[in-house]
Amino acid sequence: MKIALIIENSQAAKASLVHESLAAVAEPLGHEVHHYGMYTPEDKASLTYVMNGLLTGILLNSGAADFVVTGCGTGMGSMLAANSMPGVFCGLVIDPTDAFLFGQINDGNAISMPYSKGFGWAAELNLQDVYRKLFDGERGLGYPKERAAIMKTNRGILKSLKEASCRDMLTVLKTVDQDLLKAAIAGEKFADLFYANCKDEAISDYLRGLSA
Ligand SMILES: O=C(CO)[C@H](O)[C@H](O)COP(=O)(O)O
Repeated sequence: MKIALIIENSQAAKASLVHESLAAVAEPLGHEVHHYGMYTPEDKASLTYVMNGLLTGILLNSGAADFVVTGCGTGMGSMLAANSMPGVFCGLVIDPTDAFLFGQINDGNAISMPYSKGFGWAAELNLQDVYRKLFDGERGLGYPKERAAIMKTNRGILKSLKEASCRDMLTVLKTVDQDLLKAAIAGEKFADLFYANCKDEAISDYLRGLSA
């Protein structure tokens, strides 16, 4: 699975810690980690939590990523912004139990974590335990297991509800504030990572056109 990491500006100083923790768990399990930044607080391209959400929508709807790991100070802003995108089901995950239950019950495609609130001593151990609960083994098996079928049904109903309430990603890209969109894809490694992995020609053509 391709896992994209997106870090918000207020938390950019922790980017290496988060990236190393994610790679240490996910890569030995056979996943690829694509770090879309930010990388340091001094980066020229700065991502707000709103841009994190928009970028999450781009990566998941284009197939450039299968799963997004993001966050902000509280985790709330990035979660809300991500969930405003079509096809994105982002959980607010604070601890390994959240990660396990989100994986087994909701089986979404993104998580948002708080990297400021409650982020103290041994925070990297919490991150690693969260990633292990999410990326080791199969998701969507239900908890408790005897509720698995009804949980799967409700995930499908939620997906249909989102399809009815959201516009498609290309329309979102064409109608959103174009400066916000340009800023969301301005990361120094965006072009290398995205265009090599994007599976949607219309989205990739539109985004290439913006930087032309
Ligand atoms: O947690 C957040 C949003 O939910 C933000 O990270 C927090 O509000 C910090 O943002 P700012 O850049 O305004 O200092």
